[in-house]
Amino acid sequence: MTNTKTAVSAHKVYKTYGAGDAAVTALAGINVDFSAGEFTAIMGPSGSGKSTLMHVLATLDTADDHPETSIRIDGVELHGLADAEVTDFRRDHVGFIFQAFNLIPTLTAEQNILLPLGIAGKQADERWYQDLVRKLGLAERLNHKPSELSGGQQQRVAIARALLARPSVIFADEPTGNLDTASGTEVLKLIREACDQLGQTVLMVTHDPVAAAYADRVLVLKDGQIVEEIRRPSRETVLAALAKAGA
Ligand SMILES: Nc1ncnc2c1ncn2[C@@H]1O[C@H](COP(=O)(O)OP(=O)(O)OP(=O)(O)O)[C@@H](O)[C@H]1O
Repeated sequence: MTNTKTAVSAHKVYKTYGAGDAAVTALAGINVDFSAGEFTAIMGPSGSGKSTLMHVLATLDTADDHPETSIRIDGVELHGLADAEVTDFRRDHVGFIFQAFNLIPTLTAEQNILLPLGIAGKQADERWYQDLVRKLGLAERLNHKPSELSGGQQQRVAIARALLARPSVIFADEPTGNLDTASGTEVLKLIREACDQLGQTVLMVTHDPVAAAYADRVLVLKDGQIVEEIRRPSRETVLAALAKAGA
C-alpha cells in the first residue's frame, strides 16, 4: 500500500491493574502507530499485555491517566473523552472480530450482520452488503441461525458484520483460535484481502506464527512493552522473535 495515513496512533499508553502491592503493570508506556490499510499481528508471551493493548486501543477499556498519553483513531483524540462520546465514536469507526464470534443465537446470519448498523439507526449500503455476502460465500446461509453454521461460517458472518459499516479499523482477537486449519486459512485470507483491496486497517492478536505471517508486520510484546517489530514476517522470523521474548 502506498497510503501512509495513520489510522491508529498510541503515545505513552500505560495501564495498571490494582493498586499498592497488588498493582500489575499491563502496559508500560506503549508508543506505536498503525498505518491505514496495514495488517498488524500482536504477539508475545501469556500475560505480556496483548489483550490489554487491544482493549485500550479499541476504547473498550481506558488507559491510565498520564499527562502525555494520547490514543487517536482517524486523528481523533480518544483518551480522556467522555464515555458517551467514545461509544458514539466506536460505533462509527471501529469493528470487532472476536474468537467467540459474539453472534446472537436467536438471530439469522443476515440479522446478525445487519444488527450493529440497525442499532446505530443506519441503513446498510445494499450493494456493499451484497458484495460482502457473495465474497464471503454466505449467500446460501443468510437465513440460518449461528447453531446451523460451521465455525468457519460463523466467523465469516462476524467478519461481514465487522466490514459492513466500513470501520476505519478492525480489532481481531484470536480470530482463528476456534477454527480448523482450512477455515482458519480462509479467514486469514479474507482479512488479508480486506486490507489489500479495501484499505482496511486490522490489528490482530494471535499466538499462531502461521497466522501472524499473513500480516504486514508483527509486534512482539513483553512485560507491557513492544520488544520487537518484524516487517514482512515469515513463520520462521516470528518463531525466532517469540523465542527471544521467552514465549
Ligand atoms: N482485570 C484485570 N485485573 C488484574 N490484572 C489483570 C486484569 N487483566 C489483565 N491483568 C494482568 O495484566 C497483564 C496483561 O494481561 P493481558 O490479558 O493483556 O495479557 P495477554 O498478553 O493478552 O495474555 P494471554 O496471551 O494469556 O491472553 C497480566 O499480568 C494479567 O494478569
